[in-house]
Amino acid sequence: MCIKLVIFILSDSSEFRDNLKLAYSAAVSRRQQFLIRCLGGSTEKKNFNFQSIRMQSVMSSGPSLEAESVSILTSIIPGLESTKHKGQAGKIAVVGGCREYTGAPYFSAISALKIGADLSHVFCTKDAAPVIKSYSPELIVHPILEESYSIRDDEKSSISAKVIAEVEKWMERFDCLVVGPGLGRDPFLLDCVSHIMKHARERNVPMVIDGDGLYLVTNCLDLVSGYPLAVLTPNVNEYKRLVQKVLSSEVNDENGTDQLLSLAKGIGGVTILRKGKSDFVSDGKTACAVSIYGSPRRCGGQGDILSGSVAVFLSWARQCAAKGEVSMNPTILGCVAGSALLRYAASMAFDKKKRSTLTGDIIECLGRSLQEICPV
Ligand SMILES: NC(=O)C1=CN([C@@H]2O[C@H](COP(=O)(O)OP(=O)(O)OC[C@H]3O[C@@H](n4cnc5c(N)ncnc54)[C@H](O)[C@@H]3O)[C@@H](O)[C@H]2O)[C@@H](O)CC1
Ligand SMILES: Nc1ncnc2c1ncn2[C@@H]1O[C@H](COP(=O)(O)OP(=O)(O)OP(=O)(O)O)[C@@H](O)[C@H]1O
Ligand SMILES: [Mg+2]
Repeated sequence: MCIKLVIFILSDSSEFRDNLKLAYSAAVSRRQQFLIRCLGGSTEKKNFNFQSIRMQSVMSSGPSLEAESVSILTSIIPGLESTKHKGQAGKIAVVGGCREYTGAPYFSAISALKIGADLSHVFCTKDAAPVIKSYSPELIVHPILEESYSIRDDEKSSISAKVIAEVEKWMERFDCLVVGPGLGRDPFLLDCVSHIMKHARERNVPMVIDGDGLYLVTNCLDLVSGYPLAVLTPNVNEYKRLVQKVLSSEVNDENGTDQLLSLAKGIGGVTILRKGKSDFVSDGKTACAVSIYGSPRRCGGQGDILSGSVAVFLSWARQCAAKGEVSMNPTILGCVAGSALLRYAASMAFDKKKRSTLTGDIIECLGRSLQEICPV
């Protein structure tokens, strides 16, 4: 991998790039451009982010992730070996999907499968389940959650116990939960989900918290506080709410790295992936950035792809850590790999679809992106 990276540093000259265009196929060329971007070099496509340099310079022990996101991806992706059985490449569960939102849990769960997980479950409301099932027969959909409107007050405690028992049955089988995509904000439903999170935590199941899961967690920080296997993936609004709640201040981009470090530390060492023009990742001890150029389209659902991706990569990184193959915090590795892959796939989809690029188009590019980054 080191040799390849050196080659691509050299390739950051226009003369060399011209030669590359002649010499390589479109797929190989795309991969090189990706690597150049990862190394902080410029390509005709744009877009070097200076903030990421600043961030790297203030990191004490963190790696230069702009240069290493590709090697992180390739080092944690497991081989496809004939000796393996179903499940070993990962079993992911998404807790989300309600009357309003059926796309978000689907995007998250299907992305996990397309990246290479073996099984992907969705725990959603009864209304959402047939819709999500109809998007894909690949997903295992559990129609178990309930919203207040569909139940009577006197049923609440028995239904709550049933929901928790049902999820608990499956819990040990999961390598990671994604909590929140399209979950909605119904108080009864969120209360059930907070119990599910407590059970996951007791069993040391990692959790990626996104969307309405972040709304829940921001209002009840104890759910994740001090849990090192929790990853929060806030967008701009979700981040603002977290900063206000935890640090009692406003978002300060002048000092963004320090604030992110303080936030992660303030929640007891959870890992935070702050999404935006660059994705910034911190576990309270170290901080890093992924600034690979993605796509200028901001269609809804890209964060959902990211949550499913981080869940898979985090599971794989934990497997590598258990074998002593990596030394960095697996939650950080999972975030960096998920962010890098999403951005690469978004860029590929945008090349093809331009203004009409939608989340489904990006999902369709996940497989080819992986193939170009880490061929099988
Ligand atoms: N197809 C679907 O089912 C989708 C459902 N989603 C779900 O929708 C629920 C709410 O998520 P939201 O992301 O809307 O919640 P937010 O609290 O982030 O957004 C609320 C409002 O802020 C605006 N906003 C979002 N990003 C912004 C930005 N970068 N700058 C300025 N304003 C911004 C949005 O347009 C929205 O009006 C979640 O459960 C989420 O998972 C989203 O994931 C998108 C796709
Ligand atoms: N301004 C930007 N420039 C480049 N990439 C961006 C920008 N904003 C977001 N992204 C990318 O899009 C991904 C999703 O971030 P976004 O802020 O859209 O999440 P979200 O609002 O939670 O999405 P969703 O609609 O799925 O809920 C991030 O990982 C990031 O890589
Ligand atoms: Mg979101």
